[in-house]
Amino acid sequence: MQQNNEGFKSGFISIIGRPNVGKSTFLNRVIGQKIAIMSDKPQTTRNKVQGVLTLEKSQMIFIDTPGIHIPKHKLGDFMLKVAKNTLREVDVIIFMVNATEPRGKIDELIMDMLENNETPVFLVINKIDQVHPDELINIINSYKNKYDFAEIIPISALQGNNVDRLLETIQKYLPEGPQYYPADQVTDHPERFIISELIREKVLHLTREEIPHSIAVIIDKIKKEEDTEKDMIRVMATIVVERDSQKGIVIGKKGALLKEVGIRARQDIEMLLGTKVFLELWVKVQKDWRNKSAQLRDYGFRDDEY
Ligand SMILES: Nc1nc2c(ncn2[C@@H]2O[C@H](COP(=O)(O)OP(=O)(O)OP(=O)(O)O)[C@@H](O)[C@H]2O)c(=O)[nH]1
Repeated sequence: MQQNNEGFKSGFISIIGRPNVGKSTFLNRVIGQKIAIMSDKPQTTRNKVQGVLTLEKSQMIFIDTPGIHIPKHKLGDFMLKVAKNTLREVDVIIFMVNATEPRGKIDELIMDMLENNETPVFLVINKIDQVHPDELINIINSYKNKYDFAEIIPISALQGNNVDRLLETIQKYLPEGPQYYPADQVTDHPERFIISELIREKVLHLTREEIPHSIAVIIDKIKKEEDTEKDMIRVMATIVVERDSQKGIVIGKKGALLKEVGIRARQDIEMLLGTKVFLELWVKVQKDWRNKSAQLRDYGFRDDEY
């Protein structure tokens, strides 16, 4: 850890934006490791994920807020609360929008939420690879009229255009401060959470539109196998769905889908842990779990931490 802070800058950056604008894609590009989960489906990011980028003269700690949306049930309220609380404790807020979609209700909600916030807010227009450059000025104006942004930066998180400029600009806004994390540490999230998200991602990808984002994955146990010759880690996890019919879909014909989830998740977990992994998956039906706060906590959604 760096002791002398002179000239070194560090701080926290929160990424906020409606579902699917590309927050996870951006984080993955910047941190260069699969820590936030990407999916074509909205709302795959539900917990606070930190990615740490250490450069020569700065350290940026990114906080990926859950997709903001108009609350329909308890999980929605929870996500909004997490997002709001996150915004209080950061040095820069990135408000990410999608260049291919017009300004919408949720964008209004976010900009209203940011009103009276002292933290500098950057408008980051993502997916510019999908629009003609001439359209950009109209997109910018449609947001600029509503909020006084500290910076406006168009990027393509997928292709990398202008991402360096965004990082340089963020660096300018950070206060002088210590290097909070060792340079090689990219996340302080427990491996459990990353593992559960890797499994969840595979279920969402393989079931396509049939399974809602409301599934949860609980890691029951992670233990080192002592009696095998090589290092091997046993991971036991339960996929929680809301209905019997969903259980059938997740398991698939003769267990084929669950088997494929297991194969793909195991490969990623082996990469993450750097050892052989034996993965056991179960599927459990827990009716209406989204509306039960106590159960939300059991599944790792904790609002008392923020
Ligand atoms: N063409 C293009 N597609 C992008 C870009 N950035 C992200 N995407 C795609 O947009 C989709 C959603 O990206 P994510 O990174 O999962 O979005 P997110 O904002 O993290 O979504 P939530 O987790 O739901 O909040 C994925 O299919 C990405 O590949 C971009 O710059 N250009």
